[in-house]
Amino acid sequence: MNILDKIVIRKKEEIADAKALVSITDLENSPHFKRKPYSFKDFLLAEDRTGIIAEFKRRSPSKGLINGIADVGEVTQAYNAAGASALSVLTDVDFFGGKTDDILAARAANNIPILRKDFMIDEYQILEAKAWGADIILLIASILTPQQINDFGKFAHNLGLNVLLEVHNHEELERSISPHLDAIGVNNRNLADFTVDIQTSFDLVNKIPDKFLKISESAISDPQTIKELKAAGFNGFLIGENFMKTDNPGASIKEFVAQI
Ligand SMILES: O=C(O)c1ccccc1NCC(=O)[C@H](O)[C@H](O)COP(=O)(O)O
Repeated sequence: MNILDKIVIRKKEEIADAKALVSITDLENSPHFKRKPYSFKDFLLAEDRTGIIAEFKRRSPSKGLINGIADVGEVTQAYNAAGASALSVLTDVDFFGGKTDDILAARAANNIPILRKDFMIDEYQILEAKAWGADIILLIASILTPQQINDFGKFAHNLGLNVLLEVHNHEELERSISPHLDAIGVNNRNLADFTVDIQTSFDLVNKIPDKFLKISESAISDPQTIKELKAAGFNGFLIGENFMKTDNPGASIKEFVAQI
């Protein structure tokens, strides 16, 4: 059993617990639920933004503890001020040390798109994302069927949310394309064995239909890599650990952005 299998098993338990505690009506009555989500595309392509989707990530299965002291409001505001096009906030508790309050705090402090970064396997989580103030949801091809990707994408679009599909290889890309997607992310990290290779992005970029925003995800630590990914056709760059592993993630992104 790999880490994704373990995460999905735990996620099913978490969702059952959440459903018992918070009804769909309660989620729909959240003040954030009425808000029109920000357009991922507008912020990703804006001239005064960098294309960086800056992630708040306390820990991960591959790296263990990354940052146990950072404040989510402070860090995400600094990411925003440095020109991030969007924020990614992990809400998985057991494997990434995230929590619902993190996304609520990021929403309260920022007026740019926020990705609810989690392992989405149930429509209920999409309703949670909207209720917590997210603008974008992530659908990971390796844990979903093509039918689920289409149905969850449609469900999210009907709520006005933006949809980011994550793939790691050509086979996942081919089987997962749906009209209910806005962006396709190539994860440079193999989530089954944690190996990372930026070449994965370069290999897949031209296979992604041009109507989708193209995002390169994970293991980006050098401003030069951003220049090369942009030249190859990517619009967005999801970066977590490179900023979060420092004492001051806000200063770290500022220094990084000055070099791209
Ligand atoms: O990061 C992990 O160890 C991980 C393990 C299992 C499933 C997902 C995982 N990460 C999620 C991500 O995709 C990254 O948090 C995101 O792309 C940022 O990556 P990085 O810049 O390398 O922190």
